[in-house]
Amino acid sequence: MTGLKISGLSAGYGRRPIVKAVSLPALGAGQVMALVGPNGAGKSTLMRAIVGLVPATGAVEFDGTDLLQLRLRERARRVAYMPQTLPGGIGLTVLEGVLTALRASPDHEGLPRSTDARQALATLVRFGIGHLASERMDRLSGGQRQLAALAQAAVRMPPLLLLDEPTSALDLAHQVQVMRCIRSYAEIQGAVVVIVLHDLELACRWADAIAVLKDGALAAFGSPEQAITPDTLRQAYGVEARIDRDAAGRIRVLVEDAL
Ligand SMILES: Nc1ncnc2c1ncn2[C@@H]1O[C@H](COP(=O)(O)OP(=O)(O)OP(=O)(O)O)[C@@H](O)[C@H]1O
Repeated sequence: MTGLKISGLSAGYGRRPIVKAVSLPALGAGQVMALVGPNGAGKSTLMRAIVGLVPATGAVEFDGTDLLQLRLRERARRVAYMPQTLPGGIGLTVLEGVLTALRASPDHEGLPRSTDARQALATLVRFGIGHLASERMDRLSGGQRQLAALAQAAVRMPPLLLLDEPTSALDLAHQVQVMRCIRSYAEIQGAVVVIVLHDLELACRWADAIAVLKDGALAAFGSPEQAITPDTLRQAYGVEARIDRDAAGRIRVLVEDAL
């Protein structure tokens, strides 16, 4: 099988289970899945489990290999993860930070290549921050730092890219730009991208599939139309909501009230 398939994934901290036997149908190469759900549902924990930062059981098959059975170094060849909480930044420039991420990847084997700087700069340009190449990471705004972190995760072009709330600090134009970049990244690289989002309209507009997590379990999964329904929103978020479409046919989520 090519792509990502999660079966019975459970993970937690110490004895406390957080992610509870989550199974997701296969996502094919080139697909983007949004992972949504209320605060504390376990979205970040699920991502951390896939990359090996939290102990996990079950199976996370990617291109036919169970990632959970791989050593971390082997896992890191296939998957890159952008965490929700970004490091404060050190005295590196944005370009140096992205270069460092590229050279730290297992595929790179620590041997700088003459094309590295070009690859790093191209990634910055792709995410619209080429002009920040020589800015210091620790002097960036919150949104700029988020874009730089995204470039750090994407620079080595992993076939599986996990992004934890990459748009939470971005203005409206950058949100759209980043989602467009992520879509084209998935399509051009034939990669699978999993992206945690709180903005359900953004998720509906840009994702092929949406998984809704509630209390560590899967509350809904499917196309945006299938996954984001008044019932799901009531069950997962405890809100009454209407789902409409605007003139362009995009899904609009109108929250009436909290239950
Ligand atoms: N390092 C940790 N040690 C112990 N418990 C943790 C740790 N990190 C998260 N948790 C707990 O796991 C649960 C799920 O947290 P997680 O960050 O996975 O949720 P989330 O769905 O990503 O939430 P949010 O939307 O608020 O970012 C929460 O109850 C949280 O308190």
